[in-house]
Amino acid sequence: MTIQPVLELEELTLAAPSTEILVNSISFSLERGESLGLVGESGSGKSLTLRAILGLLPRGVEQTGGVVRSKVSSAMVFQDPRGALDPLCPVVKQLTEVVYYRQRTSLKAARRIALELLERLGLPASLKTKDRYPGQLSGGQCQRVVIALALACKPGILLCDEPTTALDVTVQRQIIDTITSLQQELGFAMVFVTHNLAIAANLCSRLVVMKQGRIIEQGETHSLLRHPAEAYTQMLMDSVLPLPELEGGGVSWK
Ligand SMILES: Nc1ncnc2c1ncn2[C@@H]1O[C@H](COP(=O)(O)OP(=O)(O)OP(=O)(O)O)[C@@H](O)[C@H]1O
Repeated sequence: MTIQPVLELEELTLAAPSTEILVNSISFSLERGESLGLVGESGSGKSLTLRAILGLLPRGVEQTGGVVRSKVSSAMVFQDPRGALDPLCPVVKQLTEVVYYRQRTSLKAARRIALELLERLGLPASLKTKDRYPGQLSGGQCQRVVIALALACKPGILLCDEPTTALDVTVQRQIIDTITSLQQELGFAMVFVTHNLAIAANLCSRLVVMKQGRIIEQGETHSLLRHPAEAYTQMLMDSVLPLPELEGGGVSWK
């Protein structure tokens, strides 16, 4: 029996109206429950690729070729957690509204589900009795709320756009551990964008390496890191500090 991917990109090409090609004929697929890391230097086209999957290209960018096929819904966790939240609405209220509209429950049930989600994501229990505005939470707590908002949509694919870049290293690890355990529990597939190969190696079973809008190599994480075919991949590997606590040890390449 062949496994059907939940997402397929076939020769996807994105361009600005000036006909400048920003993402050039890229192809990859994602299987149910799989984690794929999209890595590459700044400006290589990672975020635009995620946005094309979500169907939400920024103004001034259009799909000029190829196709994105998806069998399940996607939700995105953005890089800047504060920017992704409404600063004028308390967080439990924000999450309750998303659950109410996306899961079509009663308001009372939506609030219960929202509070359960926030608890699962490690937010303080005091939110049950006293809701708080995003400005009253730390950056790490805001990012956990943003992940809860994405998961409230019950996505088949979670798209993560450098979700830990704005956070300090300890909080980065906590958020990554949280995402990993939620993925095991809920079974969503994930595309994780980062310029940090160590984070991608820790999280993802497969990597796609991008440079200047093109995929230059892709493959199973361990073998790609052991035998990178491209000097550019080696350069990305050399530019990150080894993380000795990486699980399994097999992804330590130094
Ligand atoms: N709205 C836009 N209009 C025109 N060009 C854009 C637009 N958004 C992004 N680009 C260009 O597309 C290219 C790819 O951008 P993208 O944001 O996907 O890169 P990235 O790999 O995610 O980089 P980073 O890691 O810095 O976020 C860049 O050259 C960028 O300048």
